Amino acid sequence: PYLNDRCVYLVGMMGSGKTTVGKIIAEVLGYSFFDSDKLVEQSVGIPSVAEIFQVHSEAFFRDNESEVLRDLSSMHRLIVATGGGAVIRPINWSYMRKGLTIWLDVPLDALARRIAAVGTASRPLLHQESGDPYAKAYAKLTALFEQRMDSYANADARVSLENIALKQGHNDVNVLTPSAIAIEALLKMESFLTEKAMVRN
Ligand SMILES: Nc1ncnc2c1ncn2[C@@H]1O[C@H](COP(=O)(O)OP(=O)(O)O)[C@@H](O)[C@H]1O
Ligand SMILES: O=C(O)C1=C[C@@H](OP(=O)(O)O)[C@@H](O)[C@H](O)C1
Ligand SMILES: [Mg+2]
Repeated sequence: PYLNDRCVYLVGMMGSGKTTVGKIIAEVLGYSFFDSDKLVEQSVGIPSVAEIFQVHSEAFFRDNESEVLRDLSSMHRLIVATGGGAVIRPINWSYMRKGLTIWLDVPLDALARRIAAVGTASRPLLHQESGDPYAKAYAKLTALFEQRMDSYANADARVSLENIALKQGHNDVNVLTPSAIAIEALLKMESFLTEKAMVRN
């Protein structure tokens, strides 16, 4: 009830599970799910983010991403999976701050492993013509995370896969299912909202 129909924005690096985990959270809460990448594709009329980068530019994609987030911010009861780079523009925070922001914090080696498994074709910032996909993805993700980590830390709550694994007695984050991560995200949302309510009362 503390959520009070506000939107929830999932932020985090590429491959952190925003889209996968976001759909589960939406189902549990009875909220609608939107993926900002998909909405940008629809609004631009180009079927993939990779093609939008190619035909236009990253800046064009970012402008459209901001417009999508602005439009979503006037709505209610949505779970929004943002693109990994949405956090770098302060204007996007002014939209996302109308709701609750959750950072899915996943170790870089796990991200590189997931991305190497599905391929980099749909993620233009990681796409490489040659070389070992894991090593290339890991190097690029490390550089991007350096630039972005302070921005991710602006989120209201952080869901750390390392912490969930520790709590469950595992030493490998790769065993954590999207459902287990969604449950932890819901618990973190609840703690953030109830603590805020206690401060107010
Ligand atoms: N907990 C998980 N364990 C293993 N693979 C996962 C997990 N969560 C997501 N994935 C996989 O990782 C890839 C990236 O997930 P996705 O939800 O698209 O991330 P994002 O939207 O943050 O880029 C997908 O192939 C997805 O199936
Ligand atoms: O990190 C980024 O800058 C990006 C992440 C992608 O979304 P996912 O985080 O869903 O992969 C997509 O928005 C675009 O390729 C740029
Ligand atoms: Mg996604």
